[in-house]
Amino acid sequence: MSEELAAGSIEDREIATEQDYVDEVYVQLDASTQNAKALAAEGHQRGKLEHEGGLVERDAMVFQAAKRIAQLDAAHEGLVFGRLDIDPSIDVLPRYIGRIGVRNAERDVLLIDWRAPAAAVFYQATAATPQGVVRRRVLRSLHRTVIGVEDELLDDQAETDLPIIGEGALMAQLSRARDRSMHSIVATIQAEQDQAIRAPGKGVVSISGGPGTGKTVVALHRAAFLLFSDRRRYEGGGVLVVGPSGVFMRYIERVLPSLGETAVALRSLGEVVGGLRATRHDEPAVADIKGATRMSELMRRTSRQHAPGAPTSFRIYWRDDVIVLDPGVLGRLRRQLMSQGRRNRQLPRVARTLLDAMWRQVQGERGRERGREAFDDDMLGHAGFVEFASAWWPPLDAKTVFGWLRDPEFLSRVGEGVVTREEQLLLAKSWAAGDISIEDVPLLDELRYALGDVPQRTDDERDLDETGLLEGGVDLQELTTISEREYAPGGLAWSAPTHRIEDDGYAHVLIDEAQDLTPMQWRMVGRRGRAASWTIVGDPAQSSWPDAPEAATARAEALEGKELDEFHLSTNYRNSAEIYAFAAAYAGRVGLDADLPDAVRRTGEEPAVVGPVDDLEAAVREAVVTTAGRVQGTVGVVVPVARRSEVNAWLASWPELADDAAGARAAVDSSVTPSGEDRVVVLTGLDTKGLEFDGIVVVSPQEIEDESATGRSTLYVVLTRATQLLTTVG
Ligand SMILES: Nc1ncnc2c1ncn2[C@@H]1O[C@H](COP(=O)(O)OP(=O)(O)OP(=O)(O)O)[C@@H](O)[C@H]1O
Repeated sequence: MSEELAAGSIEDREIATEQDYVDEVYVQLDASTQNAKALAAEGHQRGKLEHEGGLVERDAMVFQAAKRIAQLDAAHEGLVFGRLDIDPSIDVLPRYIGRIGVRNAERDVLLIDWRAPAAAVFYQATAATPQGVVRRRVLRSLHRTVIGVEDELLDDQAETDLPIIGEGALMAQLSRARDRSMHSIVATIQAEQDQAIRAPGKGVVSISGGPGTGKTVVALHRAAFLLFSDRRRYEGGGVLVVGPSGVFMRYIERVLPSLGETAVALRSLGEVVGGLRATRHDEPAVADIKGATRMSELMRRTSRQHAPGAPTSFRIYWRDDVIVLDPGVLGRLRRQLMSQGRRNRQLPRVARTLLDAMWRQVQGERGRERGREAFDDDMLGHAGFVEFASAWWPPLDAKTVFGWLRDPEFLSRVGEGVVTREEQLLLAKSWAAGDISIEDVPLLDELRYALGDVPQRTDDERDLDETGLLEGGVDLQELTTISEREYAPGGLAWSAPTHRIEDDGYAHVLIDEAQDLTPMQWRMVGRRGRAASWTIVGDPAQSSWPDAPEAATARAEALEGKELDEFHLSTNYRNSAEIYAFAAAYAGRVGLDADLPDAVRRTGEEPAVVGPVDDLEAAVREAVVTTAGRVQGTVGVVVPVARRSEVNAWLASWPELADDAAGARAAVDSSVTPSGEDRVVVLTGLDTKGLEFDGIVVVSPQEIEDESATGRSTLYVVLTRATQLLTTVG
């Protein structure tokens, strides 16, 4: 028999053995799913009993069952992925590691959850320190079928006849084609990554490292680990994951559900604030103004202004007196109320404050004799007064107040000393459109906090709030505590049922691409994690925010008082060694202080530099079509912002890409709404943050570099996005 055949048959035999075990685990998984479904059915049945207890019980049972079913469903794919063969003097039975823990009917452990302490050795054992592990095996599966195994012998001194098959799971995993989603790496987490994943959930865990070192994927596995290690705390309080863009959130959204975790709020920077959603960036000059700390002063001042259109004086006769609230008095009363706390919180005090000031003007004998109580009763029964009070101090929401800034005269008044005339013009122009940008969201949040929520009326307040100001058409949403946030079965996120400030706090906040947060964005996320533990992921060399020291100060304020635990990742798993050497040389040439990881995978393909070219379209077409023909997975065509529509139009007109035989379709405007199937997409440099593609074609790199103050960092990011092929055309 030839050696190859013999090797083949050993592998087949090993796969068959693993299949038997995997089948047994799936039998148990199916049984658990059936149990959960029965529980849900029973819960619904109880809900039919017509008493309140039945409904509460139903909700609890159905909630738990739905959660369990979602977890079991999510764990289906690649459920069993690891096997450890331990030194026989320690353990004669192999240990299997999986996405979730599974026991058989006798309660024996069939599968260890990858996050359990007993599984840690699967990731931490190395040939230098095998920790009792003789062989580590990774099982590759398609649905329920084992299709391959990859082994590593960790202890070659051990007395063993275990066969060793495959070339190592990591390399096999890194070479596979990329699709539009990030995948979990549970089977191949490396030791330095595992340490960051399992770091205790206190203070701030900071994960740094150069491009492609797994910062994002590690942070997501860390979120899953935290949920597993303290489910009460993190599910109850909520985990917030913040990333740079909607495209990025869609790219990472499947990782946590595939690990059986759905109780996480995934938000792009434009969606962090409940009730707001922005997807558009401002142009760099405007974004730089809106991100700066001084904007918090602008918002504070704005929140304190007299509401435009509100009455500026009030006049009424009572008995023998003319009572006048002139602009000066009203200004003083406004400042007095403001000094007592947030604007909306003062609503119950407004009537009393006005009446106090008015009563001081009652001098006539008839009036003084009737007394204060009669005066109050008369005023509160007087439609003119009630109308005035409601209009003078209306309940305000952040969007309304933000709208005041559209008036250039208002802006120049509150902006004095904070923003220059030129900056005011830029801001006014950006706000004229009416819709909000990603950079506006932290400003609105600032206003929300300065204004405060409209208080819900308690009995005490009802007594005080004689004018009914609190009811002036305000939607008094139910106040719900964080722990009552609803679980959304099948959904991806926890959703806070209200948009109230009380619901903003999370138990854990995870910030990806943290180097790009502006000072104002740090303030916004900081409010969501005052009592939280944090995971912060970033690489300063990839930053697109020009004022690093100001952002560092804002970050320090957001995390004030929290202990810092730092982890550094040193291997680039994304780029081929050839592509990363090219990108690193660029970083060196343009003077970026880059953290340079080692790229471990060689492909023998050097990046191609095409140009200078006369016909840009023809050269780009050639590069895109060639790249799409040579890689199996995704292709990113990265363009300067100013050329996005132009290049989109080119792609749409090339028959090679429309032709299914070429296997590629162009996205019409992928940066906004990429469909899951588009294999070739057009993006700007900033859009590529955090993403990866099998092939990258960079159109006019020099223009990308020149486009903004941080263009060199952006181009460095772009050059580090490809796994297989990189071509620059310009
Ligand atoms: N241990 C691992 N096993 C398999 N694949 C891995 C491993 N670590 C990272 N990867 C893969 O490497 C790629 C890069 O990971 P990721 O995007 O998390 O890196 P990053 O450090 O956040 O990158 P960047 O800062 O450049 O955006 C991903 O495809 C990820 O799945």
